[in-house]
Amino acid sequence: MRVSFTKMHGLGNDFVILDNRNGGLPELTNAVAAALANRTTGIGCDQLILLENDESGDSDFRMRIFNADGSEVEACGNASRAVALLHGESARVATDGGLIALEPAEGGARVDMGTPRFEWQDIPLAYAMDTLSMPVAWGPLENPAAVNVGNPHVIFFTDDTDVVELDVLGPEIEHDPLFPDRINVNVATIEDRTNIRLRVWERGVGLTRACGTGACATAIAAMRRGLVERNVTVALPGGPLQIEWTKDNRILMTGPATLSFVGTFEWSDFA
Ligand SMILES: N[C@H](CCC[C@H](N)C(=O)O)C(=O)O
Repeated sequence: MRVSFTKMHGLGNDFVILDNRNGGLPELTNAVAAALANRTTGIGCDQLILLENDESGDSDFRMRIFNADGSEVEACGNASRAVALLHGESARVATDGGLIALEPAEGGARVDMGTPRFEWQDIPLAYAMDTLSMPVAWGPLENPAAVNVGNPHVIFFTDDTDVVELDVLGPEIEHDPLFPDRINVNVATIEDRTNIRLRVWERGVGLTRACGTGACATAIAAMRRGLVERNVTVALPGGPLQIEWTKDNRILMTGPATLSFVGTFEWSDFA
């Protein structure tokens, strides 16, 4: 079966998007997702995004998210903006991490990513801990915070994120038994009260040019520690995102999304 896809990115975090809202596609297994995401033998992307009808009627459609390793996860901020641009109008979208609201904007989108969660069981962690100041360390990275913004994040604050060996420490922390569902690893530098610099080792992918949920989780953790205002710019290697934690406890993320190209592939080549 010949299948169409749309290649998009948000600040260099890239996606292959399959639109199955009219049905007809074969089942997308974890293995097929990983094969399509493979940059050597597949189409190549950080995440594979599958759009489906939401039979429950609670949303306009469902967005499913598969990391490059094939794992299906709950949220993807950059892909949410890409889907908003692709869809072309406001929409309520169901994800495994909860309901999000997309609003296309000039050259990108604003997404209401929902409400953050802070209880150790909601991250989740393997045992009870203060998630605002965790008494743990991996090499030079210590005393992180943890936030769930649909998906799980651990956030370290350091004087210079650019010198941290995240390619070495990232996988060690991602797979630590403290994190039963694994974890996205964020290393941030507070520049001033409205600017954060961030690099991310993504669960199921590795180092990416940008991580939207990482920017959300990091901004919220910095706000909880009183380090920044409730509306900040988060500068990732691929570019900036604007993150606001509203007074009614919603996380608003605003930033660019880019359509790269549209293509087709033969499903049986990957299944
Ligand atoms: N790696 C993440 C999913 C994608 C998040 C990122 N690409 C974003 O823009 O939020 C996880 O396993 O939870």
